[in-house]
Amino acid sequence: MAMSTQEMTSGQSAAENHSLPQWSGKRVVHPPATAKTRFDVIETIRWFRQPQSGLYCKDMIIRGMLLVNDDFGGLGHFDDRVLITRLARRTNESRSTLPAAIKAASNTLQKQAMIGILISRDFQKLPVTFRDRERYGVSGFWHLSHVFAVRSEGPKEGQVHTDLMACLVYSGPRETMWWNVAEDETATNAVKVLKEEETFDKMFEKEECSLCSEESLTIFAEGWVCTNVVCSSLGRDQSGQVPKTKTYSQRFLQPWVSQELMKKTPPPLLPDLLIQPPQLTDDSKKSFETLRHFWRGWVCPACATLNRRLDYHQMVCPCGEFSAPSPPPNLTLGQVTPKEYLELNAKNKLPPVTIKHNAAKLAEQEFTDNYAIYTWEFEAEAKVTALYPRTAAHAGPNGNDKVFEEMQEKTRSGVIPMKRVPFGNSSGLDATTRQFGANFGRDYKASMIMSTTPFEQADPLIGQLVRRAEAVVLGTVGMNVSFNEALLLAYLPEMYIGWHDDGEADLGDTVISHSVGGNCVMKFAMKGDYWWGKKERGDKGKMTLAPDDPHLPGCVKRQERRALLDKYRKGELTKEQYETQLGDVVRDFKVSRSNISPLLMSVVVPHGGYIIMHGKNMQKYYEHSANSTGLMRFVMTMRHIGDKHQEQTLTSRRAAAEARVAAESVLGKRKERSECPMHTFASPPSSFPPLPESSASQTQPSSCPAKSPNQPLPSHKDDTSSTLSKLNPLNYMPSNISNNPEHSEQTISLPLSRDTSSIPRGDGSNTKWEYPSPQQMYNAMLRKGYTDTPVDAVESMVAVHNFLNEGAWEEIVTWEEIFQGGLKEAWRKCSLGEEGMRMERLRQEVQRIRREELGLEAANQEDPYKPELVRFQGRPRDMTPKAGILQALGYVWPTKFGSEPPFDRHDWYVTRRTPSGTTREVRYIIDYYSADPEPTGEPVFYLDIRPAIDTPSAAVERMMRWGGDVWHRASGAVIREQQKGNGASS
Ligand SMILES: O=C(O)CCC(=O)C(=O)O
Ligand SMILES: [Fe+2]
Repeated sequence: MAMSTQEMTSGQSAAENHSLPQWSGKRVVHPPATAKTRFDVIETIRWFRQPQSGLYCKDMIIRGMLLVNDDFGGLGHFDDRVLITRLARRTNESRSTLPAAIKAASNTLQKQAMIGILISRDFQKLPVTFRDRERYGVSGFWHLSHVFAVRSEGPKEGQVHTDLMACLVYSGPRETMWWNVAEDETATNAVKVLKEEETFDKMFEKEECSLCSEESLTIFAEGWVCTNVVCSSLGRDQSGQVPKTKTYSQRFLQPWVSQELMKKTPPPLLPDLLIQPPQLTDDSKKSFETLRHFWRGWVCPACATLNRRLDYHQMVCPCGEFSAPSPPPNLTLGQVTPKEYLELNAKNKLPPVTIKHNAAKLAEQEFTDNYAIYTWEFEAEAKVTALYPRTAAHAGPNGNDKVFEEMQEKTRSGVIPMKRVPFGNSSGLDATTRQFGANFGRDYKASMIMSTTPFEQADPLIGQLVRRAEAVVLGTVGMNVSFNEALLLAYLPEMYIGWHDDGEADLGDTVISHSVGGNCVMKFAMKGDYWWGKKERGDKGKMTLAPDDPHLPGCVKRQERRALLDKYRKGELTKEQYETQLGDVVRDFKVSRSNISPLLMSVVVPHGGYIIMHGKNMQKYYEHSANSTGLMRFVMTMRHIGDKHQEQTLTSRRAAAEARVAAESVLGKRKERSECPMHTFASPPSSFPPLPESSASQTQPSSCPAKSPNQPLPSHKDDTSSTLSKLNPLNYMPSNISNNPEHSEQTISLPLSRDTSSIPRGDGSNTKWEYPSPQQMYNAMLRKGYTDTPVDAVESMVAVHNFLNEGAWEEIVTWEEIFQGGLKEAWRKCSLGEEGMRMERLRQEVQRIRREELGLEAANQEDPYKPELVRFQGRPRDMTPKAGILQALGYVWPTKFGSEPPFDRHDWYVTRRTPSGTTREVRYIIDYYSADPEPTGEPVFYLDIRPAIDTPSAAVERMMRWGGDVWHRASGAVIREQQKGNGASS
C-alpha cells in the first residue's frame, strides 16, 4: 500500500508548491485566517463547495476537511491526535455518492496525501490542545490512516445505514504551511513519531479477510473488521457480521505518524486567495482572472478574518481596519466571451445545443435579420425558445454590445446596485446566492430574499430591456405579456444558478431571459419528483408517493408505472405494495444526475441571446440551471407575477400586425423558413431600436396594445391626465395593472372580477372592452400616486365609471345610427325630431322581431352596421383637482358642485361604415361635467358628446342634429325624467 517518497513527491502538482502568502510585503503569520461559521469558509475557499459536504476533493484525493460543531458524527471520536469522522453515508433507500467517497478515500490512503482540516470556532468538542488554537479556525494537517465502513440499522424497519468512516492522525503544524503559527510545542509534542523501523502494520493485530484476502487492523475493541475500501465485506467481521458494539480499540486510537509522512511538503490550503490579493488597477483580462475568487470571500489583511463577499462593489471588513472598493474593471466582449463564440455568431452559425434522451424535439425554427429563433418542445407541454443573435443584433449604438457596456457602467457606479442575498429557507440561514442580483417591479420570492425597486424608480435601461423583451415574446411565441418583474443577475467567474424552477405561485407561464457578456450553459431536466414518481408529504412529514402520481410523458418507465398505478387504483395493490413495486421498477434506471433526473437538454446561451421558457407545464414539471462560462455575464429574466390570464394569444389580425411591428424592430425582418441562414445573413441589418438617452425620453402612451420596445416603463412623473382618464380602462389603463392587493395597508379586500362593457372593440377581435376590477382601479390609483384613496370608495368609483362609459357609448351609437347612412338619410331622421327618431327605432325593432319569428332574413336596413370603439384618448383640461374627483366619485358627496368646468375630456375613435361600403374612423369628443347630487346622495354627471369637427361633414352633422351641443345626462332614469321636466335635457 505504501509508496516511495519519490512517487509521492512527483504526485504533487507544481501548482501546489506555492510560496508563502504576502500581504503588502508583510507576511501574515499570526493568525493566518479565522472564520466564524462553515459558510464563511465555504464562501471564501472555493474548495469547499457545499455547506453540507465539508470535504475538499481534487483528482479524487481528499485535500481538505471542514468540521463544524459535532458534524463528525455520532460514531466519531476526537482527541488530541486522532479524529474519526464520517466521510459519507448511504442508506438502502437512497442513492448516494458513497462509491465516489470510497474511491477518494482509497486514493488518499494510497498516496498518503495530507489533509488540511479547518475547524470552526464554534466547535464544541474540541480537545484541550485544540481549544487553545481554535481561534485560528485551522487545526493543522492530518493523514488518513484508515477507512472503514460501519453498518447499522436505521430507525425505519429494514433501513440500513452504511457510514464510510475515516480515521485521521494529526501530523502537526509545519513551517511551510500557510497557517503555521509561530511555535506550538504542545501540538508538535503530542505527535508520537514512529521510529524508522516501525511501521503502521506492526502496531496492530491483523486478520485476513476471507473475501479480499487483505489483512486489516483491529478497529473495534470487540473485534476485527475488513477495512479494505474496495472489499464487499467492508465494515464486517470474519463471519460477515457487523460488529454489535462499536467502541474503538484503545490501540487503534494510539497516536502515531510515520517519519516518512513528516517529511512530506504539505500543500497550502488557501493558495490563490492568500497568495494573490486582489489587484484593482489593471483592467486587463489577466488581472481580472487573478481576481477570480473575489466574488466569493477574501481575507482581511488587517485581522485575517475570512469575509464573505456580498456586495458587488466593495470589500469592507467588520474589523473596521480594512476596506477596498473594488469595482471590476470594465471588460470588453473579447475578454469575456471566448473568441470562437463571437466568431460563430459572426458567421451566423448556431452555438451547440445538446439534446439528451430525445427529450426535446425541435418544433420550429425561424430566421430574422437579427436572430435565429429555435423552439424545442418537451413532451409534457413545455417549450424552450432560444434566440441566437446575429452580428446585426450586436452592432451599433443600440445593440447588445452597448447593453453590456452600459450594464457594466451602471452596476459599477452603483446606479444599478448588485448584491448577493440570502437564499429563501432551503439552504440554511447563512447561505447566499451564487450570483449578484437586483430585482425590479414586483417581489420575486421564489428562491431568494431580495428587496425590489419599483419599475418607476428603476434606471431607464431596465424599462427599455423589459419593453424589448415583451416585443420579443410577442414576435416569437405570440404572447402578449406585460412583464411586471425583472430580475437582473450578474455572474463573475465560477458563479452559477443551481437547479430551480421559476414557478412562484401565480407566476405567468412565460419567462424570458436576455443575456449579455459571457456565455452560459443552460440546462433543463424534469423535476426529480415527476421523473421518479411524485412525492407528497404524508403523515408525520414522511414523504410517500402521491396517489395521483402523474407519470408524465417522458418520465422513467412510464408504461410500467402506469400499469402499477392502474392496479393500485383498482385496489389490486396496497399503497405500500405500489410504492415498493414502483421503487423496483425505477431503481436500476441509470441517470446522469445521480438520484435526481437525467438531463433533458442543454443549450449554450451566447452574448445577446434570449431564452424563453413557455408552455403551461414548463415550471411545474421541469427545472433549469445555468452556469456562466465567461468572465462576466449579465442576465435579466422577466416574469409576470400576480394576475392570471394576463397572457393572451393574439387572436386579432390587427393586434398581430402591431405585435409584428414592435417585434420586428428588435428581431429584424423575418426570413423564409426554407431560407438558409448563412444566405440571409448577407442582407443589410434592419434598423435596430435606439436605447433611450435618459428617463426624459419617455413617450406618451400610444393606443397600440403592442408597446414600443423602447418605451420606458410608466412613471407617474409625466402623467398629467386626470384621475378619471387615468382610471378609465378604455383610456390606456395599463393592461398590466395588477389584480392583486399591492398596498400593505389595504385592509379591505376588493372584488377582483371585471365587468365586460357593451362596447365592441374595433380591433377585429369580436370582443368587448373590459372594465377594471375594483382592485385594479385601486392599484391604478396607488400607482399614480393617489395613496390616500379611500379603499371603501373604490367600488362605487368603478360603478360610476362603468356607468359613465355605458352612457357615453349609448349616445355615440345613437349618433352613428343617424349619420352612418350618409347626410341625406340623416336629414330624414333628424327631421323626425328626437321623439320621432325614438319611434322610428321602435318600429325597426318590432319589424326585426317579427322577421325573426317568421324565419326571414334580416332586411339590410334593419341590420345596421354596429359601430366599434377603436381607441380612446384622455384630454383632461387644466382644472382637474384630485379632491374634486374623489368627492364626485362617491366618498364624501359634496353638497354643491356649482357650475364647474368639465372635469375630464375624452376623445373616442369609432368605426363608421359609409354608404359606399368603406369603413372609416370618426372621432367623438366627450366632456364630463358633474352636477348637484341627488337628494339620496347619488352623484349626477353630464356627458357632452358630439362628433369632432375633423371634417366639414362633422360640422354639418352637429348642426343638423342639435344646432349646437347636446347635453346627455348619464344618470338614473328618475334624474332623466326630472331633468326633462326642468327642460334641461335639450
Ligand atoms: O442565468 C440564467 O440565464 C438563468 C437565470 C434564471 O434561471 C433565473 O433568474 O431564474
Ligand atoms: Fe430561473
